[in-house]
Amino acid sequence: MNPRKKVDLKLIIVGALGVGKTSLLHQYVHKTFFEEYQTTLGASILSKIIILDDTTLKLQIWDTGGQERFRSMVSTFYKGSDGCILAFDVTDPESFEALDIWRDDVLAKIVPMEQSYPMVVLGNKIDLEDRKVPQEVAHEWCKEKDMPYFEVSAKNDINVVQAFEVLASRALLRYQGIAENHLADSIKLSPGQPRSKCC
Ligand SMILES: Nc1nc2c(ncn2[C@@H]2O[C@H](COP(=O)(O)OP(=O)(O)OP(=O)(O)O)[C@@H](O)[C@H]2O)c(=O)[nH]1
Ligand SMILES: [Mg+2]
Repeated sequence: MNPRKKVDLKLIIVGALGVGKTSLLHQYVHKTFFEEYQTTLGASILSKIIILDDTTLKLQIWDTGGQERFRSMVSTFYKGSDGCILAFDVTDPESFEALDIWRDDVLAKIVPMEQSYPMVVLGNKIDLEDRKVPQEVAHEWCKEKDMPYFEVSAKNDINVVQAFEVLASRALLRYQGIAENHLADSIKLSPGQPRSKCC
């Protein structure tokens, strides 16, 4: 029997105040949605186990509060993450415009700063009538930055699973690439040259 491989991945979700980060996470992990707004103080973590191909993934997803006063504190949680969701609210143009800053902030904390760090963008609350960020504008911005874009609703559970799982599969690919590089490096470092015998 070939037991499945197990991989732990740390994912983070960031974005402006009230865009629906916590709601997206609760919809994904618990299949629940709450109308009342309770801002996230600092950060909290939810876990979910999923199976992708022949791998069991334990996702540890860090939900961060969008309040300015937590900004420098939550940015310390970005370190060591394997992927990131950038979230905005399609009815709130400022939350879309802020994505550049959120993205730069996350990339600055990823060591080494790399192009292949997986990020996906979620335009949330598409169930609401008063959309202000056109789909094409968001799409174009994501295309420029080479990030997948999903139009989602935490309330009506639209595209939520798809978005998280595209991020998880990209994070897994990157993780496997890093693991292979480590293996190749350790093979190079292991005794390639015959050692001179002593005594
Ligand atoms: N109509 C609608 N409302 C939503 C949706 N997602 C979230 N909300 C509402 O938006 C409000 C804010 O949602 P949260 O998930 O707390 O937002 P957040 O990004 O975690 O906010 P902070 O933790 O303060 O940064 C709540 O009242 C939610 O019920 C959605 O898809 N559609
Ligand atoms: Mg929150």
